[in-house]
Amino acid sequence: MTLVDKCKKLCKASEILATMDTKLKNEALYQVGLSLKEYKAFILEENKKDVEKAKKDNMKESLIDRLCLSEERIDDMIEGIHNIIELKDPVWKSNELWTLENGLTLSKMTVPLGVIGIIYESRPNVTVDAFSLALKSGNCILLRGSSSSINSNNALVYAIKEGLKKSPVSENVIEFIDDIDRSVVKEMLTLNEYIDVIIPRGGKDLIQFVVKNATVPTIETGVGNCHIFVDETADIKKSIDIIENAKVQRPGVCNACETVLVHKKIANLFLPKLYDRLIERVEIRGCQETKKIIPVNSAIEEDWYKEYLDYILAVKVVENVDDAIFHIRKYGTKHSEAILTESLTNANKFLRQVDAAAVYVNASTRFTDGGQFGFGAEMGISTQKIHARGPMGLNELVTVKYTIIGNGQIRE
Ligand SMILES: NC(=O)C1=CN([C@@H]2O[C@H](COP(=O)(O)OP(=O)(O)OC[C@H]3O[C@@H](n4cnc5c(N)ncnc54)[C@H](OP(=O)(O)O)[C@@H]3O)[C@@H](O)[C@H]2O)C=CC1
Ligand SMILES: N[C@@H](CCC(=O)OP(=O)(O)O)C(=O)O
Repeated sequence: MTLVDKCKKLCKASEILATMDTKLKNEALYQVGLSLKEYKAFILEENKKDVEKAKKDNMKESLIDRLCLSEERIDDMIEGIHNIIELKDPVWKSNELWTLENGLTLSKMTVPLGVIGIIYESRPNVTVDAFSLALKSGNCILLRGSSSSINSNNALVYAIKEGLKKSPVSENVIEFIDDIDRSVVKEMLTLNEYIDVIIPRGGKDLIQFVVKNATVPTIETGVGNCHIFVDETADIKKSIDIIENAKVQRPGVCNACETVLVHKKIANLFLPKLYDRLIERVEIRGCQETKKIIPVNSAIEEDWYKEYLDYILAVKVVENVDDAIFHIRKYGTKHSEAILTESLTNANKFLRQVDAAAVYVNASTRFTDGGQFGFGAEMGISTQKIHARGPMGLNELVTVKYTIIGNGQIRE
């Protein structure tokens, strides 16, 4: 089937899905959950093929981890679906209703976007997350996952469609691009007649390619060069635990910490402890001041810009909170930033002055995630400054429609 044929099917299905009852959409999600359970062994088998190929192609360990599925990870996807079932339907809601002097009653209602296209990284859970969020928000979805997860995604889409066949929702609400040639991505970007919004979820090259070539409106996700600033009043034990989590728990993801900034007044006490905790697992690259305190490799200017997605951490000693904010402004990607402090004044300053989608006080940047925020899953993490910023859940997948009820009014 051609891409345009797939899109035509989605458009047709979206006319029905857009106004479907919540109960029916939830029933469909439930059936998809059951189907994923039923096809678990098949999905794992197909995933194994992708992982073996990735190993042969020398994919980085942290990225293989992102691609790998396990029984537990499939259970997590199913749990995500159940969480989405429990969430409020975002469609046909209004917080704004008003009446004009001429008697016209206006309301701003939420409606689905229509057909959403998503291009995403080698992370098979996105297939299920994106589909589930789209369905609950009344949207059809066109999926283009990475070529390196083609077998996993094909299997997941098969299981989703089998689930839909047993439900009140058409299996045509989801289509998958199984052609791994990147030229199809380019074609997708100009199908304005069929696709309402495209979400590119991935690295800088993908985003630039999409922004340059798309005529369909897009919501960009973004790279995460995330920082943690250890203030002079930081609780040392808490700080070491947080940094370890933000760096090591899953280093291949966009919300992992890449640079730690340390207040000069706490550096002598703090850095040796950080070193002891991380050095067996993490390569530390430090500024000149850091190197006077702990025996690490040198960080060069380039390091401050790097999103390593690996067991590497850059460390810099800074003058104070203002200096930390200055550094983040210069090198950050406006994704997730954290301050570790016991000072309310500095916490407030950081929260107000750091320009990012998610700004934390005394917590790990790893929480920037739709599931963790209570959205069930996420469509991606927007680093744009449009209505959708940060993890995109159900409420970010609707637009609005004004309804105007009159009784014969005409404009003079
Ligand atoms: N903010 C967020 O929500 C997220 C951010 N990210 C960021 O993404 C990066 C990691 O993703 P990465 O593994 O590099 O994924 P990529 O950006 O390499 O790939 C993502 C998808 O885009 C496709 N693609 C990439 N470049 C092009 C291009 N020039 N033309 C057409 N298609 C293209 C890929 O296809 P194929 O693989 O088949 O070539 C894949 O399907 C990190 O920087 C991370 O921070 C990742 C996920 C979420
Ligand atoms: N929100 C996700 C991370 C976002 C994401 O998918 O990023 P990436 O692993 O870079 O593809 C999580 O916390 O696992």
